[in-house]
Amino acid sequence: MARCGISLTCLSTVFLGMMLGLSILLIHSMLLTERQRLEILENEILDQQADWKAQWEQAQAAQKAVQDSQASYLHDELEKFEKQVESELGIVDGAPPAPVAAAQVQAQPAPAFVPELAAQVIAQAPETLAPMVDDYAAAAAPAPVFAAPAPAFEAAPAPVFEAALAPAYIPEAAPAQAFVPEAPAPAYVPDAAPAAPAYAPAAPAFGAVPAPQAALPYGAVLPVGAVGIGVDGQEWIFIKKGENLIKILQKPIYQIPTFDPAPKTVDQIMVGLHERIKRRKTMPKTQHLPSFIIIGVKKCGTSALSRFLKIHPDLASAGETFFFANNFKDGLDYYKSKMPNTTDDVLTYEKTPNYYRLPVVPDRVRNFQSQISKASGIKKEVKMIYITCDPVRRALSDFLHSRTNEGGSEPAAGEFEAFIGVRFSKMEEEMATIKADHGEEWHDEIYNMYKERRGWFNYTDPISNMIVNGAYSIFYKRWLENFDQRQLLVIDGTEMISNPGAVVVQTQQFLNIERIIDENNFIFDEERGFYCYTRTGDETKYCIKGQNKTPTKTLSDDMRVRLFNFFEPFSQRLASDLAREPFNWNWNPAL
Ligand SMILES: Nc1ncnc2c1ncn2[C@@H]1O[C@H](COP(=O)(O)OS(=O)(=O)O)[C@@H](OP(=O)(O)O)[C@H]1O
Repeated sequence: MARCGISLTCLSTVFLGMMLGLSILLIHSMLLTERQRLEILENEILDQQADWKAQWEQAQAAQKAVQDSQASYLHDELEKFEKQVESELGIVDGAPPAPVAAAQVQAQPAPAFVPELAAQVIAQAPETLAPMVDDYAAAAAPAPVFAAPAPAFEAAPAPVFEAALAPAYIPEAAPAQAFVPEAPAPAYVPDAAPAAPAYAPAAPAFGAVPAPQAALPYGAVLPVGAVGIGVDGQEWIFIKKGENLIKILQKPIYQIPTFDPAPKTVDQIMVGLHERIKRRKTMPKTQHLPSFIIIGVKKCGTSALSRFLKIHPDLASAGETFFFANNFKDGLDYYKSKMPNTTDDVLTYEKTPNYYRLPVVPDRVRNFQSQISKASGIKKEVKMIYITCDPVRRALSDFLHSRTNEGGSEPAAGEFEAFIGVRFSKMEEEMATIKADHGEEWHDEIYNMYKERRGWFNYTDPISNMIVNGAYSIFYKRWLENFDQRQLLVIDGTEMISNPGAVVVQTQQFLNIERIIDENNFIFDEERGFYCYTRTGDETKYCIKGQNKTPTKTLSDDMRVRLFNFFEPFSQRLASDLAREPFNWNWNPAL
């Protein structure tokens, strides 16, 4: 020992041993500190979540109380306002208006005339009221709104509904900050939430439940440095920081609300509408490129949704443009020329039901997004609405629609089965072969067929086309490759039939606009078999006028089951990609 004590080698060994021990201690303590830090962070997140949940529950209770008392009040208030507008226009209780002396008209201040409101009033009795209002416009002081042909008149909603749109919701209003595409989606950035302005009071009128689509799918990777929370179904929760999974919890956790939990009262809504009307009277109107697009699916209720949204004062529809499908090469000026004239604070949208399935369209929309971002110097995010529905019903509806649209009479029972029969049998066989050859990868193989426009997707065969259009997961994948999931809202179109109010509420939430239309605004029409729009507290129905009466749907049991089996794997795949419950698509015309 004594000799070892003086040996240099021994000294070095002892020293190195000590250093190693110290290093281990140091690393251990660093790891402990890091673990504590992560635990603190996680607890903070959980606390914050609990707070949000409590706020959300409070908001829900308050909202319910307000809603219970507001329906009739809202109706009265809106009627009062209508009367005020009518009196400004010289219209008394819907009776043909008394002639207005030119001198009197001249004397009136120009802003008293609101062309958009006038359009709504005219829509109720176009023949008697339009000439009078035209006279008034001609006699009025040269208010700028009349300098050019007032677009609001062209856009009068008469063709949309059998009756005029409810004046209550008419106008043309929208809070300037209603749509903030460039804002980061707060749902994905929980650690930024406590202080983020996105949570400051300013959001939708009624606290809304965060859409499940906004949740991150299991396995999502967040940008380095971000902390996120995702739900897979109802139970699996994970929290990630950068690339590192911190913890997987197995208890429900509430997603961060992206709304102001304080609900607005009817008075606040009314004041908001009045203010918008006034403000917009002084604002110039121009054409704006769309902020969101209804991309399909054909025959899943795209028209109904588009028309219901058109009632919202903060939205303006350009109808169907087919721009990204047919006219992309004509450029953005052409696209803009298809848009309605609106003030800056209104969101424009268009719907083209076949966008969803054309492989070139997502890429073009992304290109469009880059162009508008570049032009404005701000990162813009276009939003897309994808309405899916029972694919069996959809295929039949597509067939019936094309038949009656081609001027044919309503097809007899069995015609659909005969039309698709041979080709569909072949598709069933091909599907079985793909599954046998590719196993778990069957979806990828069909996706490749789609990207390369092979087989069912070469779009020269109308039968496979009609069927494969219901393979929604294939098309959705393409959109997801081009856009962040938060930019896409997937709606179950069968709900457009059973509960359109819920769908419109969900859509307003997705668009981050005030919740003005809800379940109270829909009333079932037995004869049509569809819900129609109605004003709050009113029984009048405003139904959607179809181009054709919906033909009767009949389908043999055998074909129904075969089609269901063909579509079901795609439907399940879509549900799993969206981290939601399976779709309840088991339509049966006999029930
Ligand atoms: N409220 C309401 N009123 C009328 N129609 C409604 C409504 N909600 C959903 N639907 C369903 O919409 C189907 C037509 O879908 P689209 O508008 O997407 O068709 S199209 O692609 O624009 O031709 C249409 O299909 P058919 O039933 O075959 O006519 C309806 O099922």
